[in-house]
Amino acid sequence: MGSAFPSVVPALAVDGVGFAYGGLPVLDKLSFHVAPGEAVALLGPSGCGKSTVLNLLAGFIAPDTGSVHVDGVPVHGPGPDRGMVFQSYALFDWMTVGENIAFSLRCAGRSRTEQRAAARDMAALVGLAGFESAYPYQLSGGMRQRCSLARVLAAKPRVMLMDEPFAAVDVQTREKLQEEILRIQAATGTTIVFVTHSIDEAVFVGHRVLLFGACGQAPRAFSVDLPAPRSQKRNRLHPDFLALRNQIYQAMHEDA
Ligand SMILES: Nc1ncnc2c1ncn2[C@@H]1O[C@H](COP(=O)(O)OP(=O)(O)OP(=O)(O)O)[C@@H](O)[C@H]1O
Repeated sequence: MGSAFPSVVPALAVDGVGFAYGGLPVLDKLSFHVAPGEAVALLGPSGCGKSTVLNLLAGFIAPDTGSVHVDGVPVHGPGPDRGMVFQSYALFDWMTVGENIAFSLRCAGRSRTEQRAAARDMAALVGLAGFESAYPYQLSGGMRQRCSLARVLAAKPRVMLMDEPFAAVDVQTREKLQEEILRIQAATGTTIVFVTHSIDEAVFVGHRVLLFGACGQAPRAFSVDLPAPRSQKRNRLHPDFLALRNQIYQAMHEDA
């Protein structure tokens, strides 16, 4: 799937997955693959199971039926190959930006020099250079989310699982962060699965959009063929962007 990506062992493979919370079925025979370095946006109405899919990929929950693989290896729980970015910033308030970013290296017993180098490099990558000694309360919402991103990136995950990561920031910051995530992805080659309620965000960030409908229905896939590198200025009003946005909008409302 995803024509821009050659067919290799998928970074993520969801095959025939069924999942229910107690008696409530949420996913039924769900299958999709994500290629290495691909960004896939999961879009759909509240309660259709998007976060559940992320939690299955993260290994926080296990499927009732079917399987989930990362790089061809079955998922049996969380692992350092997958990093999760949440809507809430999930930073340690008592640690500096640098300490937050380097937390995974500290847990892994890496030297202070390595921790400092990772903090410096990742802070620079997300546009927080010079803020390594600041505390989270001294940052804006957008900066805190950059710090969360840097903390996940410092662990060098193969896959980033992002659950509405920019929902809590203002529109301008959100658009900037969308560009940032694409820039970071191009620099690191990280595979991304990104949950959002926004069609524009899904089309701007995703190489592919999976549109979920009612619980248990197979999602519809839309390829996004926008010229790279994408930028808000160039792409937002591009006829291809608007056409795809309208196509997904209509599909969403056919389902409703
Ligand atoms: N821990 C849980 N226990 C029981 N039911 C749950 C649990 N988590 C989610 N659900 C239910 O599973 C369904 C799918 O939830 P999920 O959070 O995956 O949807 P979503 O598409 O991510 O929704 P939203 O866009 O609102 O975040 C919903 O009906 C929800 O109420």
